[in-house]
Amino acid sequence: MAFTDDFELRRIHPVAPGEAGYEAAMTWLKAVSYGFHNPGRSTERAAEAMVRSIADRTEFIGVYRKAAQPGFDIGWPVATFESFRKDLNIGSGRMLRAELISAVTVRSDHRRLGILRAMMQDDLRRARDEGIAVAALTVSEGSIYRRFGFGVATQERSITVDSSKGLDLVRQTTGVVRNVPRQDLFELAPKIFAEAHARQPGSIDRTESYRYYAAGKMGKDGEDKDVISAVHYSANGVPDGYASYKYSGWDETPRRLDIVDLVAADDVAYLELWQFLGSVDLTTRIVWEDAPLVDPMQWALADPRLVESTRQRDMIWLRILDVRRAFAAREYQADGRLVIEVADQMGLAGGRFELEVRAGQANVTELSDESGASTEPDLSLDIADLGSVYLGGVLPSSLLAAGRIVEHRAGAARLLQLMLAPERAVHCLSHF
Ligand SMILES: CC(=O)SCCNC(=O)CCNC(=O)[C@H](O)C(C)(C)COP(=O)(O)OP(=O)(O)OC[C@H]1O[C@@H](n2cnc3c(N)ncnc32)[C@H](O)[C@@H]1OP(=O)(O)O
Repeated sequence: MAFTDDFELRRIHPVAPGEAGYEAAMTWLKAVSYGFHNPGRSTERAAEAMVRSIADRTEFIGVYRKAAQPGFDIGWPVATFESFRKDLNIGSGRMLRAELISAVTVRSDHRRLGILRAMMQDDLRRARDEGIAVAALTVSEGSIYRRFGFGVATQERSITVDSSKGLDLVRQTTGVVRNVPRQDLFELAPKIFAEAHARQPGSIDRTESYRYYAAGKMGKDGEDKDVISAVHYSANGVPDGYASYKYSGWDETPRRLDIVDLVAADDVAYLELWQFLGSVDLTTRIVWEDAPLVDPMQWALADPRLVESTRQRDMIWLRILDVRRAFAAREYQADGRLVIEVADQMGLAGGRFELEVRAGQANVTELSDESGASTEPDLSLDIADLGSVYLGGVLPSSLLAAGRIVEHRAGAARLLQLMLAPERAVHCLSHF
């Protein structure tokens, strides 16, 4: 059974109640939960998700059966996929619009018919044709998305910090942290995040859902009354960081603070928030599931072994859709010239490219078949690996050692590495 014979792909827009298409969009939202093996999403929760999707300008993509079948509701999509566009910080404060993909599900009774491939092909091609130079996603399984040209570009880890004796950090305290009503973060969190996003290479602008998490509005039944919030104020009294967290409960051993969200507009606010979390009574551990791999907090501690790293994993997978645009947009830390041969199984962005960097700015030229043939490449790699090294979070030397980058001129991978070096450790603060 081929995808094209039996199914059709439709794009649906999230809309407000009463508007045309509301029922179809609600059904789509419930189908996403069903696809993630959670069939019980209530109408109320789906309606809340709709409000957030409207704010994020998300497009819902559904695959539907063309003909009715016994025991099957033809109004239900057999597969879901969503995409929306937000800015990716590509270093030096520069932003690049990215196609973000999420909510990918194919019903268990329709799997391995090429439905994911059809949705992915349609969306990536459309984004590329509309001038979007990169796409990004986070994955449920590591073995699926490389075939579509995505490579791991940022990583994260879970940490458990031993706060039984407080946290002894190098910095002198200059600001102050105050507990605030969690609802205050609904307005404040996006403002502080915007500042953090502007200075963090690898950061992707956040979906609406984060302000709901930070303000304790994403509990199973709506409100999450266990969320406790604190805001950092600078020496001038300006709010420049926040932490939302939950208490594990008296019966847990050891008693923990579980971080829901932690964002700071600058390094001082970040460290002082940690110092505050470490000072909270009746707790001896702080757990953060979404911690950066390279964390200034750990370097600021008198004893770095207080941080136990429990799970390191891939986070953002990046897919270059337009090599010329993506590489012209970046700033570079070293000058030089490289000819790069890029393979792309999907036929979206491959080719031979000349990257010439002077004074940190690149001139990127796609070499035509005629001119390319006479210009030998310095490096060859797959589009997925180009996505991995693009932000500077994965070193070309690692991919050279892994056999994923092939060097035709000695030192070419090292030059690419110097060119792409980020100004601070690459990290993405936002899942989607
Ligand atoms: C970005 C996100 O949203 S991540 C969340 C992903 N969703 C889930 O994990 C929910 C549960 N799983 C599913 O819904 C489905 O099984 C999906 C979406 C993972 C795959 O959908 P399908 O329609 O079965 O995939 P499709 O038939 O198009 O397969 C495309 C290719 O991926 C491969 N593939 C699909 N699923 C997997 C897998 N779990 N592991 C390894 N390879 C896979 C197929 O073999 C095929 O390879 P090929 O084209 O190179 O021969």
